[in-house]
Amino acid sequence: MEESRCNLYMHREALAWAPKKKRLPVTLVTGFLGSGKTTLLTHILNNKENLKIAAAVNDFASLNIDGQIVRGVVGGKEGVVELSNGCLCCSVSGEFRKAVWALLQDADIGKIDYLVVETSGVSDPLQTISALEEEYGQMYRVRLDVVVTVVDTDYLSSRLKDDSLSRSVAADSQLKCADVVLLNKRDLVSEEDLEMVKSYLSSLVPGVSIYPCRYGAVPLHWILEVSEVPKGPQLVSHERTSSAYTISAVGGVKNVARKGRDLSGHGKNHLSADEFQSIVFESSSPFSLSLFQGFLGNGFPEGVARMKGTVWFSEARSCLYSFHMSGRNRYEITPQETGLGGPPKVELVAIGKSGNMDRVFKSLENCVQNKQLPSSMEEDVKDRHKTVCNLIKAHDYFILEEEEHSDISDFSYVDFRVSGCIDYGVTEEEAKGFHGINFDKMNREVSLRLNGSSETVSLLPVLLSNGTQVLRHSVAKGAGFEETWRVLIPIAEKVVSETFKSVGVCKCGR
Ligand SMILES: Nc1nc2c(ncn2[C@@H]2O[C@H](COP(=O)(O)OP(=O)(O)OP(=O)(O)O)[C@@H](O)[C@H]2O)c(=O)[nH]1
Repeated sequence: MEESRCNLYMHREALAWAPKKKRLPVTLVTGFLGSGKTTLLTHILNNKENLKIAAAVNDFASLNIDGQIVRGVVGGKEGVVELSNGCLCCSVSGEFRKAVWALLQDADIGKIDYLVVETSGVSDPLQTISALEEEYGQMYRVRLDVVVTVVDTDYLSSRLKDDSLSRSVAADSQLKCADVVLLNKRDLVSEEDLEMVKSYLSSLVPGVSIYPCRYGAVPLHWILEVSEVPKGPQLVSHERTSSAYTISAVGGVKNVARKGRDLSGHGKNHLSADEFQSIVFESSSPFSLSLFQGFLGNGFPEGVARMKGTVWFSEARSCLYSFHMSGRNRYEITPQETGLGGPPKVELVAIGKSGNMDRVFKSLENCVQNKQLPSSMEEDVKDRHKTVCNLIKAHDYFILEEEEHSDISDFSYVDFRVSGCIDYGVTEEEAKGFHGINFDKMNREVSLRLNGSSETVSLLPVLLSNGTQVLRHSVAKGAGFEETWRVLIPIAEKVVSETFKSVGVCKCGR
């Protein structure tokens, strides 16, 4: 005890005499599971201009999906620290200190000048904030400038109206620690709900800066302690200046309100209070699309707060998909741009209430395609295929994309796309040529909105070998085509009318 005190004393003395080095500014990004923290970090890294930003990414699960995404954005491991399998505030706090210490050495040689730390969605940020504000040890040259809390505005507004939606100890603390709150997913809420959330937050966290946004797209000087360098007069030069931002020399402007807030009583036992647990599911065999669509539909298990990772389907073997479930059971299924790098696989993290997660693992195991269709079922499958095709053909908005069916597995799904041309009285060539309609983009938008509709239905966007963007759905009983179809019609109509704005009046008079 005496010896450690003496060391601390000597350490402080050494610091007092050492030449002053620059302190590394830090923004801490926190927010509940799936609120959009990694999306914000991606936005920061894609728009950092002259700033040399390092990112530390904490994931509660042993597989760091967010770290993988961020590495993809920066094109490697340089400047990315991954802290997995626990919370920054608890089990990985030692690792975090070491990582920050190593980054300080990089800062000294000018390799980085700002650090953005993303906590896991179940972290209570208070202990991390205290660590980043320590004035001794491995953190003494760090300067915590801003705590940004990202909020899933859709989920919070629903929770404020519906007590049965779960409330988390960590999420409450994340809000109370904030200097800046980003009301993300602005696109999913009405003006009234947005105002309700704003007034709730203003009374919960007085003085906090609140900014609504979509996909974390905010100017960096709102969330980092930087100023924009005024651009030169447009008429003289339209070239970009080499510096877009300057880093504040002293910091401390954006966290004034937080510093005056009483944060005592937070940061304790948040994991046992919230009872969260994570599982990692991996498979080198693909999922069956019908079983996965069934799982997302009727079979989606209770108590899952978040799922994310990579999925791969036997009905679309040439592509890997990123999968997210966040907020009020909103899904995102998007093709991965990098394509099939290594051997294809399914790799998913699920986070939810402890007690439920074994069942989730079992359900995912059941989605793996490991059985051949018995030949006695072949006629049934062909009948279902025909029924679903007739449903699609009967609707003017859609075009069935029938490919050659070489074996029975090709009858297990349908490919179709939204067109809308018949209603607007134009051919696809006219729509493309004269009106600039991009059908592929329109169909991707339809799948994005349907999957994100919180209606537990799903469509797989598939790019056919002839370059046509289609929507794929299983026809198997239990995969829920009829339910998807019901949700799809109004979404398709809306997207078509938005896309065809320039074409003029629809034949139906709308
Ligand atoms: N509709 C909509 N979706 C969004 C928005 N921002 C993010 N998302 C989606 O929300 C899901 C979760 O986003 P992430 O950025 O991974 O969330 P996160 O907070 O990092 O998640 P965890 O680290 O697991 O807690 C993804 O499917 C995003 O594409 C938004 O503004 N609007």
